[in-house]
Amino acid sequence: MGDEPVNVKEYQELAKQALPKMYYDYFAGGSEDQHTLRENTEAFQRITIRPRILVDVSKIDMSTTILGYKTSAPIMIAPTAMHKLAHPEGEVLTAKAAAACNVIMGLSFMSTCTIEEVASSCNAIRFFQLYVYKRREISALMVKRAEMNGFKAILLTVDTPKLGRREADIKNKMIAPQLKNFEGLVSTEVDDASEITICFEGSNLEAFASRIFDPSLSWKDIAWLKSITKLPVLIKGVLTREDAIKAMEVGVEGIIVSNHGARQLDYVPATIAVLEEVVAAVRGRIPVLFDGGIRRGTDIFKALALGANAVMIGRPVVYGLAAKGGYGARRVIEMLKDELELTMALSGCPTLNDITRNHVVTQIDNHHSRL
Ligand SMILES: Cc1cc2nc3c(=O)[nH]c(=O)nc-3n(C[C@H](O)[C@H](O)[C@H](O)COP(=O)(O)O)c2cc1C
Ligand SMILES: CC(C)CC(=O)C(=O)O
Repeated sequence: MGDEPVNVKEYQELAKQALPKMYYDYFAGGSEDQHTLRENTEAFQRITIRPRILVDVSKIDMSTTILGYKTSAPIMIAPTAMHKLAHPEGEVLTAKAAAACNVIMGLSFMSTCTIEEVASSCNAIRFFQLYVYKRREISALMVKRAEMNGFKAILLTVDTPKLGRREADIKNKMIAPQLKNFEGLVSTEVDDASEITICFEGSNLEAFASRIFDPSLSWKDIAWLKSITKLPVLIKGVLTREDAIKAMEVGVEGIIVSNHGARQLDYVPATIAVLEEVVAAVRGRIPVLFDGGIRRGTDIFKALALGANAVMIGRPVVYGLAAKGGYGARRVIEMLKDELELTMALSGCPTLNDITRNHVVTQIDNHHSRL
């Protein structure tokens, strides 16, 4: 048991050893200079915690609800694509890990297991992430399939009109497998030589996205999406107060502060640096979820203190899956839960409601206190 990883970073190391370089780089990488990728984790390190003492912390309660669904902790699995590149059983194992931990799973539109396979594998509560294709009827069909298979919400990703420039994938000539959800509808492989020539400089994924994704998607299309589903719609990829306000105006049921794990536009701020701006604009009217750079329970605590209702975890779950299959995915979530529980105990917060803005100090606070 000596080699049992004790934190997310060690799972990442194991994943790196376990995976072919092309796949590890795809999972771990960000776009262009990877400035935002570094910032997503480093910005957490610049926030400190103000613990309160002599509070009875003999019982810690991390349980909460997200859109009314019970969860053991304010932690969700973020939708990440193509889990079979991490483990042969793919998203089915991830869903089982979510069920075992009693947390909600976000399933990527670009999953390698089908919607039906994931739904029938276990009783995890699942939300479905949506990309909008130029052929809208394909996206509409996936929404229907998700709805029929008991998914509880749609997470509409809005930061990807085109794929960010991921230079490792370009160098590795990253290849995506055919995705079973789209069999007979869309080829997810680069399927003719002319396309390879046209997209010679890009990765296969970039070629795919530019052929298939609809870059004309805009605010007016939220009404279209709401007209084809009864499920609540959350917008994933909000980074400004302006867009948070617009999102509420068009009637979405929730906002996800996300920069896509720093894989889209480089030089956007770390998500933890803009969370408060969005939370202030939303003023509690709809839930605000958060993702990007969470590697420790203390990071989750900081996001909650700055106003997130819950957080989503992306890469760490994939690292767990790649390193040790379903057990690894489960352990990653459990470790983060355990770390959050300990953080709450050591900072005098027996419940999530006890975590307040006064429990953290950000760089902005430091700046103001010097004035
Ligand atoms: C390998 C990988 C694949 C991803 N695929 C998707 C996807 O298919 N749809 C989506 O909305 N977001 C996708 N994301 C973004 C995640 O949902 C999430 O925003 C991000 O991973 C959070 O940052 P973290 O990895 O630092 O936790 C992906 C991220 C990674 C790392
Ligand atoms: C296949 C990609 C479009 C999935 C994705 O969102 C990502 O790799 O970040």
